[in-house]
Amino acid sequence: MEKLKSMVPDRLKQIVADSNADDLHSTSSSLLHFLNKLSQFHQMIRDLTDLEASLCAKNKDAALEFKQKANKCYFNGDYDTALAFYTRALRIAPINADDMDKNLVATLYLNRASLFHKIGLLMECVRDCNRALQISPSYAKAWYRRGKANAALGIYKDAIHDLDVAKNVELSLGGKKQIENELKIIVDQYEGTRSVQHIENTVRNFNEPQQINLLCVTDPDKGRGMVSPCDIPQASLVHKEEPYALIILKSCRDTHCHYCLNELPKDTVPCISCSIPLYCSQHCQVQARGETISCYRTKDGVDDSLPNNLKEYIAEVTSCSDSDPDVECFPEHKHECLGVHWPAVLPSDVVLAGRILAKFISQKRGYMECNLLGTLNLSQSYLQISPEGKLELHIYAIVLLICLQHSFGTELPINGISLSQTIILVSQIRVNAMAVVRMKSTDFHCLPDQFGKFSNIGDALTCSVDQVPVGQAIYTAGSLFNHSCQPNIHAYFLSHTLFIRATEHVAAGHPLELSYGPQVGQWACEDRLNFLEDKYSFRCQCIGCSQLNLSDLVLKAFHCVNPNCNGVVLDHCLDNSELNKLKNFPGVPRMQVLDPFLKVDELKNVAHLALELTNNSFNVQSGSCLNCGSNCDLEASDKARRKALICMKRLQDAIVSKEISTTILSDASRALGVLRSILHGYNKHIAEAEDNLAQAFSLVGDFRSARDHCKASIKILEMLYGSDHIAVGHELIKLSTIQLSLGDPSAADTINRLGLIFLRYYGSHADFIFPYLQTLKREANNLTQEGRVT
Ligand SMILES: C[S@@+](CC[C@H](N)C(=O)[O-])C[C@H]1O[C@@H](n2cnc3c(N)ncnc32)[C@H](O)[C@@H]1O
Repeated sequence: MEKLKSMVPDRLKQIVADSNADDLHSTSSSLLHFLNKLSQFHQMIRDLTDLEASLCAKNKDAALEFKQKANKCYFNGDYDTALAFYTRALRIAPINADDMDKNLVATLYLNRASLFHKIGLLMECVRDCNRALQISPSYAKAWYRRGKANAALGIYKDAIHDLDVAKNVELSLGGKKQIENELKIIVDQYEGTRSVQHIENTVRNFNEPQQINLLCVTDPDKGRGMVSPCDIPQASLVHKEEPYALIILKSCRDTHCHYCLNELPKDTVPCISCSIPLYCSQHCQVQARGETISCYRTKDGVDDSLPNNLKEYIAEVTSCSDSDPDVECFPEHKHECLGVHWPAVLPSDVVLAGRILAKFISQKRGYMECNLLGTLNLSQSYLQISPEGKLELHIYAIVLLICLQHSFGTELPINGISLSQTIILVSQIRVNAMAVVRMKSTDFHCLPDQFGKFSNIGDALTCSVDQVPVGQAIYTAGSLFNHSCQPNIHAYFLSHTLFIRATEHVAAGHPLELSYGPQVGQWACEDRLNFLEDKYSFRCQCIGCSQLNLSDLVLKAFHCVNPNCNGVVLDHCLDNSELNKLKNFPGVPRMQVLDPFLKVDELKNVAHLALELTNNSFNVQSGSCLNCGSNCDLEASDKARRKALICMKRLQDAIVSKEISTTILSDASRALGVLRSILHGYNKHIAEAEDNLAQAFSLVGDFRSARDHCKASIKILEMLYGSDHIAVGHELIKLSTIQLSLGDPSAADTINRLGLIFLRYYGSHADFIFPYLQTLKREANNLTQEGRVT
């Protein structure tokens, strides 16, 4: 891309740089005309679309090689590597390639099933047997393996049927005899009445009704936005939507399902036509691709002479009723699996644009007649894009359309109209696409099982939860919600469904605004403004960025040098945003004492009242205390802060490597003392230092100190975010696990409190998204019971 950009003559670059949305027809045509003359451009297109050289074409020889390696590892007892090789082989094995006696894919599923059986993953084993049987219904070994796994699961009725079929379809006499012996043993064991189990991974249906019909209104500063015609109680579901189009992030291709974006199980299912996507189940495979593996059944049909009950059983096990009738089944990925690899190379917003275009064409609207942009009706900010960015957009649009033409031919013309629409579409995606996120709760292996205690308490503290982006999607109605750094709604995802919930009571007609990322309490105002301008090309006009609030004042502030004053001394970097906010206040202020023990709402009131009531004599500038006017030597304080933060960084590294020496710990404790003495009591650095020390003390087994530091960190977060904010909830998880480890009965209160916060943000889905909440509640309950007994 860089090379191509550099080859564009300056005159053409300038035309593109000066272009607005109405000129794109001619600028894109001129650029296409120029690029078409470049051999490098044609080489690049060939590389992106060449079937032979592509990364994602199926390859029988390579699959056989992986299969051999897998078999070798399996027999040597290296099961992890064997699993990885079987999965790689499955990913690239063409579905209709023969392998000795059966279809290669069916053989690979069976081999992987045997491996799962060996390592005790019985459900995975049965699911892989099902997949082998859907391709090859008379595959005796697959029936036999299924029967053994079902017997081990205690599903005897199915196990007997499985072995019965296996015996009937097995060709060799010796084999039949062996199966008959196994069957006898299982019949003896049979006591239950359980019948065919549908244990294919399925997507859970979250049917919480959405009761509110929102209205779209226009705001002079923010454009269109959403409001409710009626009051909305806290925690109500205000919006639910399936994506118009969605892609998985490149970093998650091997770890998350390419359709629902959930974490992949061990028995992943590959795409039938290409080697890129992995799915968590056949359900997702079908929804994404629109085909089932049973379309590729081998010709060796089921023996007609089998008894009817067995024929029915075979039909039941090998049927694919996986497609979800409630969800529109658009084969999202289909146009990408023709052996080309541009989707793996182009940036994700360009690939997402490709999916949207493909959806339009597949819906037979006829590209030329369709008003793609009008139908999506998304906002765009082409004018705000940098000259360099405009040139990139032009080139990407041209490359994307040429790549798509390999799948759609003349259905997708490449001309000024289609190019200008594609350029605007990508620019719309940049400001309207949502990052689909998942809660990362992998650390929770450290939580005790239902009978366990927090014996390894150091680990308990690693129970932190983070949001990780896994996909990018366009939600057409969802994109009408504006941003606020002090949001009143919260967005989250189950599978790829978007849910939006009110986190506070919202009055009728009041804007419903979510955070596009930054929030008050998390980042200083200036940083939030810069981020939103860089990423979404708008100057934030939310209440948090335009009106004074305590968090923004104190987040990066220094302590007043006067020991009797709790006033705020603003840092240099707050000059632009906070000083402007202060100066814009009518009747600039002498701020009253900011007592660190006041509640955050009271503090806000103090600040607001003080600003309105006092005279104009106050000198608002960085370095002088907003309360008493004393001057602070910012340079010296800044130097001391940097030194202390270097010590804290050492501690963080030690926490990651879990090697915490007493020197590092005592240096960090001293550094915290320095930070406390020079920074304002609610400065974010102190909260982070307290949190780091809590983790470190926990790792070395000093849980009392860990608890104190964790509580101190929570106290600051409450001031910065408000006491019911989800950021406080996440810190409460840590506190509760420390308290449980100490046998501290106040754990029950902490867990109740965090339960209420999670309910506010996730409603009825809280327990599903945070399954460990139940474990924590149970532990707290046990602790209370024990307390009563002793
Ligand atoms: C996802 S769209 C939201 C809907 C949009 N207002 C519309 O009319 O379609 C994002 C765009 O809305 C505007 N916007 C959203 N939040 C804003 C805010 N806090 N301040 C100013 N503009 C905002 C910006 O133009 C931004 O690029």
